[in-house]
Amino acid sequence: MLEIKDLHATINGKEILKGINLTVKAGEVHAIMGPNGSGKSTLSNVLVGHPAYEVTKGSVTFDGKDLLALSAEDRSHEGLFLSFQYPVEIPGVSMVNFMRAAVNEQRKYKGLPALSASEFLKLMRQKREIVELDSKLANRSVNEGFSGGEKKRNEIFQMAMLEPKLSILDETDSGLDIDALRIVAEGVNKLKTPETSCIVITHYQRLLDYIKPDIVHVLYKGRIVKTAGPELALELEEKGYDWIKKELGE
Ligand SMILES: Nc1ncnc2c1ncn2[C@@H]1O[C@H](COP(=O)(O)OP(=O)(O)OP(=O)(O)O)[C@@H](O)[C@H]1O
Repeated sequence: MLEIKDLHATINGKEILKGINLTVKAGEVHAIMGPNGSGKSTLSNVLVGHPAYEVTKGSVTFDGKDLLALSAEDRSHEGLFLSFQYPVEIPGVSMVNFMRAAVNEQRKYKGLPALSASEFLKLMRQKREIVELDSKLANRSVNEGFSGGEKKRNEIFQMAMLEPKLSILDETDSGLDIDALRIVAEGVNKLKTPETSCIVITHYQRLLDYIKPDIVHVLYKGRIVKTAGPELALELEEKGYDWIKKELGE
């Protein structure tokens, strides 16, 4: 599904990613943890094609294609989805128009006809239920005046609408209350199939109680310095990162 080899990336001339290697197979859930500023959001931004970042070395293959050669739009059309750590507000653009444009652009890319208004509204209703997104929110401008938790829930609603092959969830748990965390995580689980994969970036084990990872990685100073099973997240929760820094000789 995704193969990252020796990925280096800079922002404003500063190297943040210093040789990332990561393979995600279809059906797998990977968690990426790591101290603040280690490069987790940078990795997700580079993967989706954020223009502020420059890839200086390495390769990324997504579903057999050279991901780095694709525009940000085509990466999305190919089935890559990023749930943002800080979702932006788009005043004046209604959720309905925003999602209809996104869904129909994706269908066009796949050579499918646009959905009719009634088909689209039915799809919106179905998908809204997955994350229990209030219909009032779906009738407002994108994220405008949404609470922090509502924005995160809205991200997973968008994921449900676009049915990506690979979803990257960047700190989707931050800002969610306990019930919302469970609803959103269950939503992610409902969307999982043996053909889809997920990368969950989080600081906390509790999200991983709901979205069970197959593999847990620690990203530190722009490199993946440790990879293990779900028990690694529990160990990090208990002991923090100092032991890993010690293992690295710091
Ligand atoms: N525009 C920029 N110019 C210079 N440095 C930047 C810029 N944007 C990000 N960085 C730096 O890149 C590093 C990695 O940031 P990133 O957001 O990827 O970390 P993170 O692991 O996601 O952190 P957190 O857990 O706090 O969300 C940080 O040291 C950050 O200050």
